[in-house]
Amino acid sequence: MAAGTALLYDEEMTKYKLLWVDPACKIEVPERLTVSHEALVRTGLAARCVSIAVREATDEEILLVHSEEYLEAVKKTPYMTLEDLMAFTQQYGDVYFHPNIYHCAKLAVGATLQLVDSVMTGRVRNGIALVRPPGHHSQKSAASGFCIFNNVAIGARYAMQKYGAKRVLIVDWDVHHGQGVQYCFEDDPNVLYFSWHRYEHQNFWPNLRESDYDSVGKEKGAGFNINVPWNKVGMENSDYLAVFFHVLLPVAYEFCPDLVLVSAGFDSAIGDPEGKMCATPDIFAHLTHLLMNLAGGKLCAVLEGGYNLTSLAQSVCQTVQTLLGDPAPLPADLGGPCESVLKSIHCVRSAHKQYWSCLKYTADLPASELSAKSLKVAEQKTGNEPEAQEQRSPEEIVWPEPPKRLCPPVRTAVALPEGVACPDACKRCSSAEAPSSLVLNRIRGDFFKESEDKVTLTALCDLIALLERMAKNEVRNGLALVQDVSMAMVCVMQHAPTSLTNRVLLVCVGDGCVPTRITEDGKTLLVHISSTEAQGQKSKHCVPVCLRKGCSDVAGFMQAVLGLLLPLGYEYNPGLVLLVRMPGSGVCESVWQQLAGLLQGLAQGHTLVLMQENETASAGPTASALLGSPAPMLGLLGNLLSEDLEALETLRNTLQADWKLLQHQKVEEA
Ligand SMILES: COCC(O)(O)CCCCCNCCCN
Ligand SMILES: [Zn+2]
Repeated sequence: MAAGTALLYDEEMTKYKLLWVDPACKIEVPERLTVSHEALVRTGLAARCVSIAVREATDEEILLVHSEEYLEAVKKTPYMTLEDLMAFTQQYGDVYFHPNIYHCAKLAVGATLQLVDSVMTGRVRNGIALVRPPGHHSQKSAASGFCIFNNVAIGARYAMQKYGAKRVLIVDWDVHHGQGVQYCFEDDPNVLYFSWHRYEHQNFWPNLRESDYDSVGKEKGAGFNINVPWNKVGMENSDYLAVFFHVLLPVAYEFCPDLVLVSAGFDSAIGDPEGKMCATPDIFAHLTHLLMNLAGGKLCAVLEGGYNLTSLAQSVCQTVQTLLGDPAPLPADLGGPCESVLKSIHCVRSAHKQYWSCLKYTADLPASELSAKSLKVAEQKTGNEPEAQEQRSPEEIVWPEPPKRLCPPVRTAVALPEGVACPDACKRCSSAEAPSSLVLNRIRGDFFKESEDKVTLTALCDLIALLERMAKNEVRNGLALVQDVSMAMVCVMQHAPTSLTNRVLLVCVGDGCVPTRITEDGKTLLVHISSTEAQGQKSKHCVPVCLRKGCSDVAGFMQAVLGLLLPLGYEYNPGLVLLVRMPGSGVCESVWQQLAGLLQGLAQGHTLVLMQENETASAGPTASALLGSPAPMLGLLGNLLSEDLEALETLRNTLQADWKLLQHQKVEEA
């Protein structure tokens, strides 16, 4: 299993800049690279990465995307006078040339390809290339938007040609539309391009009609181009996560890529003069985490934009720290997507429902939205005051430093019955440090009136001891094989430190009943995925999900996780995630590992897995997920059972009144 995070950076790429006056280009400065790299060095993150040398791309590699005449023309720029450079630049938009930019553009492509090499060969698991000039706007025969060669598009073609990658996912979280990437792959079903971007109904650069949600790809590529337009500024963390949960992740898992490339532009962060958004740098920790179980963890992030030097550096650090496997920060006080984003999500899902089975049950667009004209007029007429921040200059906008993300010394502790081997790299939590006799007596009092079952009592004490170490941040997460998961659940809720259990996300997988006193204590959000219709009452904090084929239904299970469990979990923001595998759940191992991986984005990674002690075969795979190994790829997901999908849709529509992050479409008012 590949491990390690690559970091590619070379100060040579800082050695070009704007040589004349051009207001459109002055934000693209060399300091963008130096502040990013210096922040990684200062925080100690750079030292934890595997430094990979950059190189120049060859002509052949550049020609994977660009035309010969364009390459030949760019080759002449190093020898041009200032006047010639300005004249040469005139033919393109919002970009500038410099005698050294061709050299740097070859290094940016070369760095990207070195990153792809190191990930595809397994030398590292994932990585980031800090490059300039950026790439996602450049086209076959044109420079555009500070871009000379399309780094990520060349990287995708290179991965398919050299390594036989079948399906490449490109996630472009830069605040601008990477039209260059869209043009490159719009007829290619092997490259799924996803981009969100400031659009404002075509009023924002590059002002293209084809950047809207209805550009879904062409011919064989139909369905493989996803555009999410931001028609307002001031988008927040909730907006970004809503798009991940209700658009990108369901489709990405259905696509099942061999490689994930991220066009990592950080002008979508707060303080950026281009984006004018309000999402905070720590959101990139979550966006990165949510992509890290795709493609067996093979993720290459390539820098695109980002012009506020403070939020850029913070966002780069948040991204790298997550690539390195550190716990994500708490997703603090999330709400739901704003009205404008709800429309965009609904429009995108509607445009793509014919291509992706996970979107099949998207409600039709309300009539009001169908006539886009009225939509535009409506939005412009209301012309809600541009976000307050627009009045302030980008420099005046302030936001809190991202919270420190401490890494507990022990990643995974296990409480196992005698005779069960401790999985590699895990730390056994023995009852030697048994909890205080007070707790011991309370447990005994709770569960063992008369016949004291020494073995079970010891096992429960191990469990509580593990949780006490988790509460002290000595341990990040844990696995316990117990005799009776229901008893263990109750014991955890009753006796674990309240710092963990004052808000517990309880995820139960498989048939079986969950002790009602757990769901009535008001400290728990229960999501129970099983094959049986809910007997108990559905409530805001008790969410039964029924899969007719049971938990062995990979496609249905993943859609329930991505489109329901995760949004609930992020909005609930628990202090502990209690993941319980009910006896005979039938859940398949790799789906179980995906779930255990994805849930670690919550509660600063404080996940406790409870399983029946006879499931020793699953102890290894579960431990590897808890240790941060990427879950195996699920393969092409089978067809989703319509009735399950419909039931899921109904459940979300019912719950969205209480859980705003479930919102994903305007359900026509009855
Ligand atoms: C891959 O390039 C990264 C990028 O997407 O950030 C480039 C943005 C070009 C923005 C061009 N208009 C600037 C207008 C100045 N007010
Ligand atoms: Zn950008």
